[in-house]
This record gives sequence, C-alpha cells and structure tokens, in this order.
Amino acid sequence: MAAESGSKGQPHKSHRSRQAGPSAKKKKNVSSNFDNENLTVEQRRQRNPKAFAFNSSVKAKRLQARTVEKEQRRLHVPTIDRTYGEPAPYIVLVHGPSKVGKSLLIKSLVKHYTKHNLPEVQGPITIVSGKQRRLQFVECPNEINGMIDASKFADLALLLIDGSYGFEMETLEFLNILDTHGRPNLMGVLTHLDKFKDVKKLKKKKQQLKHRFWTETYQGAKLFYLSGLIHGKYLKREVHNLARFISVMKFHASSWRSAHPYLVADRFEDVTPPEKVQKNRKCDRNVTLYGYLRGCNLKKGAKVHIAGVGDYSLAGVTSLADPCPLPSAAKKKGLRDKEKLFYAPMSGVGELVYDKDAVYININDHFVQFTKTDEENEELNRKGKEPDVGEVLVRSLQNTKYSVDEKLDKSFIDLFGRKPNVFSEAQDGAKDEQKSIEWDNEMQTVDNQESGKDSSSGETDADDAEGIESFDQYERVNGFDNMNSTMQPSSSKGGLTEHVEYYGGRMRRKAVFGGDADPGDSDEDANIDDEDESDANDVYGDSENLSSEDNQTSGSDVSDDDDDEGHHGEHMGNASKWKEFLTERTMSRQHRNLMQVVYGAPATLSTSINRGQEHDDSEEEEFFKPKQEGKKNVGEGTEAEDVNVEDCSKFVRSPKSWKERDVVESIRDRFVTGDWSKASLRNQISEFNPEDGNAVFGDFEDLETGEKYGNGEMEDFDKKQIPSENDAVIEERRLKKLALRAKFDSQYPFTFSNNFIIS
Ligand SMILES: Nc1nc2c(ncn2[C@@H]2O[C@H](COP(=O)(O)OP(=O)(O)OP(=O)(O)O)[C@@H](O)[C@H]2O)c(=O)[nH]1
Repeated sequence: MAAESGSKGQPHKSHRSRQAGPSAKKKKNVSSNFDNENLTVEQRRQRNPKAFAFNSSVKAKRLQARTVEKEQRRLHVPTIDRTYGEPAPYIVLVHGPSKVGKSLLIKSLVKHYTKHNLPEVQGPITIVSGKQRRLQFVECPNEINGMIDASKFADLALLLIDGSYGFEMETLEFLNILDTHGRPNLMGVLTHLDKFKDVKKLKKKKQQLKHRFWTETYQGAKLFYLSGLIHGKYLKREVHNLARFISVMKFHASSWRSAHPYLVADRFEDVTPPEKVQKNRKCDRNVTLYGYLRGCNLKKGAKVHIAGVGDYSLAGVTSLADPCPLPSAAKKKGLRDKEKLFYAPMSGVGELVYDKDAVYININDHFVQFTKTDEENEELNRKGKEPDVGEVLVRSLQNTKYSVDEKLDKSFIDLFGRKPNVFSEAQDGAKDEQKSIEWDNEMQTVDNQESGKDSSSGETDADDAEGIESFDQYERVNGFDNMNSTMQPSSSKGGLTEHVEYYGGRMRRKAVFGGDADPGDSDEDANIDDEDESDANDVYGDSENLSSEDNQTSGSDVSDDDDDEGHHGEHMGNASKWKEFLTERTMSRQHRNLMQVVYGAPATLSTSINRGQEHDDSEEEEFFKPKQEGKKNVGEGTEAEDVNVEDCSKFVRSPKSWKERDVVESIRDRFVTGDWSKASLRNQISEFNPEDGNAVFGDFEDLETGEKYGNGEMEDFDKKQIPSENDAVIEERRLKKLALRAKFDSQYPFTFSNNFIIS
C-alpha cells in the first residue's frame, strides 16, 4: 500500500534521525570515533584502527587456539589414563545415621534409572545411568570400620541428614574419615522434612542446616531436600533432580587411586573344596571375589589387602564378561528401556549368574509352585493315610529357613554389649512414662559399669513427670582443653558436643555445635511441630546446662548472658578433640566376651581382688618374674614380629595397651593360677611356663648333658619353699624326654645340625 501511494506521487516522509535515546548516543559515538575530519594528523595516527589487527587470518586462528589451550591446561593438570575398555562404574556411596532413609533413597534412585523395584539393598548395585556412564550404589555401613572402608573407594558421597533432627555425629565422623583418604565429591540430602508442619520453620531450618553443611564441607556444597514420601517412596520430581545431578557430575579420582589397583567386590564365593572344609572347618579357604577393577591393572600373585580381613596374595585374576555393559555406541539419543540395565547380585536381582565353577538360575518365589497347603486340608485329603516319607522330607526342607551353619553363625551370647539395640527392641513403640524411667535406670547402670569417666546426666524424675521424653543418659563434651565435662565443664563452649539421647524411635548421637557463631543450632530443634519431637529443644537446653553447669542440672530455662557471649566470642571447630572419642567409643562398643561376663570387667576384678594386697603382690611379682619377661610385656613381642607376616588376619591385635600393669594383672587373674591366694605361690612362679613348671627365673637345662645352669640362690629358695618338687621327679622327666628324643631320631633318620635342640 505504501509503495502504491508513493507511486501515486505522494512524497515519502523523510528519515528523521534520532535525537535522543541509546540509538542517538550510539550513532554519535561511532561517528565521533571515525570522524577524522576534526582531528590533527598526529591524533589520526594514534587512532589507527588497524594497528593491532592480524594481517593473516590463519595466524589469528592459531593464536586464538593456543590461548584457549593454555587456559585449559591451567584448569586441568593432565592425568594419565591407565584404564582400558569401558570405564568402571562410579561409586555413589550413600551415607547417613541409622534409619535416615539410605535404603529408600537407593531404591528410589534405582527405580528412577532402571524402572525396576529393588526388593532389598544388599551389597553394591550397578546400574547404567547413561550412554557413557554406569553408577554403583553402595550403602555405607553404620559403624566406624565400615565407614573407614567405604571412604576409600567412594567417588561421590551422598550424606543423608535427618532434617527434622539435625546433624548427628555419624556425619561429622564420616567427613573426618574422608579427609584422610581425600574427599570425594560430596552432596548433602535432607530427609524427614515432612515432619515440619510450619512452612516458615521449615525454611529457617533448611537455611540453618545448609550453612552448617557448608561449614563442615565447603561453601556452596550442594544440598538436596527430600520433602517427604508418597506411597512410601520419595517424590519423583526430587529424585529426578538428584539423579540428574549425579548423572552429569564430573568425577576425578585422586592420583593415588588412579595409580593403584582396587576392587569393590559386589559378589563373593567360597570355592574351597567341601571335603577340605569337612575335615577341618577352620582350614584356609579359597575365596573368589567378583567386582570391577579400578585404578590400574592387577597381576596374579600380587599382594592384596582385603579390608577387615587381612593381607593375602592373589592366586589368579580372570577377566569376565561385563555383567552390566554400557549400551552400544551407535544409538542416537538417550537410553532404550531394555538398555537400562542393572546388576545387584547380593540384592537378589539378575536371574542368571555364572560363577567360576557353576551357573545359578535365580527363580523368583512367585514363579515357583510350592506344594504347601494348609495342614488341616491335608489331613482331610489324605483320609487317614500315612504321609509319604519323601513328601515329609520335602516339606521339612521347604519349611527350613536357615541351614544349621547359618543358625550357628547367627547365634551368639551378648548379655550387655549392645545397649541401644536392647533398648530399641524393648522400647519399640512404647512411650509411656513408666518405661522411660525404667530405661533411665537401666542405662545408668550400664553406664556406670562401662566407664567411670562418662558422667551420667541422670534425668530426674521431675523431667519424666513433665512428660518430657528426653532420655539423656550421658553427655560427652569435647572442649579445647579437656575431655572431662565434669571436671572442667566450661571448656566445652568452643567445641563440639556429642549428645546421646533416645529420639524418634532410636538412639541418636546429636552433634551440638557449642561455640558456633551460627545461632541456628540453639533454637533450631524447636522447629518441629510434631508434639513427639518437642523435646528436642529441651535436649539442647539440657546440653547447654550440662556442659556449662555441672552435668547434674536438667532444667532448660536457665540462660546465662555471660555464657552466651562466651559462646559467640569463641570460634568453633576443634575437630581433633572430638575425634579422640572415636577410639573410646569403638572400644566401648566391642562385644564383651563370655569370659568378661563371667569374671567381670578387667579393672573391677583386679581392683576388687587385689585391693587389700595390691602393694605386697606387686612387690612379689616384680621379684618372681623371669628376667626377660619382667621387662617385656606379654603382647608386644608377638605383635612386633607379626607386623610383616603375610596373612596378618591370623593375628588378633587388641587395642589394649599391654604395657599397663593393670591390664596384665587382669589377664593373670582370669586364671586359676592368678594370685587368688598366697598359697599358690608356685603357680605364680610357673605362670609363664605352665608345662614345665621348673624352668623359671631364666634357668636353663641342657638336655644333651642333663646339666642345669641357673641362679643357685633361686634353686635353694625353690627347694625350701616348694618341697613337693623333688629331684626324683625332675630326673624322671629328663629321662622321659631323652627317650622321646631317641624315638624321634629313629623314626626320622635325618642329621640335625648341632644346635638343633628338640625339647
Ligand atoms: N516421614 C518420613 N519417613 C522417611 C523419610 N525417609 C525415610 N523414611 C522412613 O524411615 C524408615 C527408615 O528408612 P530406611 O531407608 O530403611 O533407612 P536406612 O537409613 O536405610 O536405615 P538402616 O539401614 O537401618 O540404617 C523407613 O520406614 C522410611 O519409610 C522421610 O523423608 N520422611
């Protein structure tokens, strides 16, 4: 239309350049830049736009590429890729305190990636998460040794935190352990957030936990929120987001790991010949371990360390077909459903399993037609006939849940060892006041038995009367200067406090950050609306008082201004102090053996028996000890020798310090030969050589000649004190030995070197 009108003679409106606004400004600039008319010659030369341009485009390209390359090299120091073939799956370790939702998260992630429902989480679970990537999910065991092992191989650690409760010691301990091996990628996951009813409080809590998590890890560490459950599973959207993050994450194995071969066994098989086991149940076993090899190559005969078992040499290494291969590279985009493979032999998925010496076909129970029917119906059907013998046998087999071996393995006597479990079983579901008091008493007893150092906070009955479900039993305070909360409680301000309590159906070890500048923790636990959990704040209040007062007060409403200032004034994080409790706790958790149960705790026994005669006895023992034995402690010599022994699993090393006199005493008293009475003097003397009975005080009897070398004085003493051992007996024993030797020589006609003495 415009063109037409133009053609009819109407003149176009002339262009009016902009006078204001950004376009006008821009034009002005451009024109002034290139408006050389008003410039002097000198100025024009200086403003030559081509002065720094490239003459050659090829040269320009090369220079650009070089700059980019230099930049990249600065960012990533090149690492040597020692792997061949497809890269092994990355290990995603799911860590968290008990009942935080580890298994559920693994199940949800597996469901997301593979569309399969995992019945149970046992052992590593390998899945194909993308065209180039496989992941192996491992649930971290909830005990210190398991954590140490797991920290060695994790590529990514998902730290699960119960959002409704806050940080627990397990998480902090694990972070600490990770430091030793080099921290892998870390991600935090908050669960149990559905316990918050108030959105504001939830938001505040999330903020607090995020900042605490950043303090413990690094600024900006990723923290995921799993806001609740639908049909017993985490929300799909949230799992999807988490899965995406894992799928695109960049993994960098530490240089140590990539230079050393290691393997996470996802299956193992005992291939010892059955007849060998039948002959001797404790014979050396041959075990085949299956898993993806990581790091670099592994050779036959190499020495390997099996975590928690010991050092062994490899009898052989075999390369097997990949049980969970990556999809073929030809496909276009994404994974087809049938390529969404997963492999979890210990969790009972994967139907066909090839072993070194067998093939197993796993048939799900619901595919199997069991002949099991009701007993009553059976009676009717049979109509008085005797059941067939074969039928009875088959039925008894069907009814058997565990083999005899398994039953034996599972059975153990554990009277006092695992207090939290005993408690959780006993208290499961029971929240009435009466039971809380019972528990209080029980725990106090156990506590007193266990350690004199840990002071029991002893919740008063008044607390119970108020309906507070705080089961505070004892509190461990880790301060800057001392470890004993009772002695110098004020030192706990700057450190981290472990607070053991019964909460939400289980025992928890809450991490209370005493000197944290972040005030969040102080009132954070009051956030939960759920009435059951309303004690959390009280617990914190208690801990404040307990640590700053005398461990005896239990009220929560006392607040000291000066104290508060002190809290904020001090910086936090004396991690090395709270670490020291790891050993103590691990030792306290060890199962007590039957001997200890029968004879009592070592310290108690020795002190109770020896109280009256301690001084005298110690003097006597010093006197009657063989020369070398007196200086050497019992366990030391063996341990020093065993350090380099190949199969170190055969030597049990106790964490006790055998240098301590009390410990040695306690062992001695376990035997009848202990100093139960002074009359058994002889037994004391022969303690280190119970077979011989006369070879004490460093005496030496030459069996060849029959001559005796020893301390004359001691012999005299021996004869005076113990007239029962006369010369005739000694002579008889010597002759017996000689006869034995002669017999042996006649049977084995080898010549021994002179210094080979058979005794
Ligand atoms: N309300 C709620 N319940 C949850 C949440 N996450 C897990 N649970 C429940 O907590 C219980 C324990 O979950 P698990 O996955 O067995 O926890 P776990 O950490 O594997 O436990 P252990 O293996 O015993 O250490 C289950 O009953 C879950 O349904 C959550 O976010 N909200």
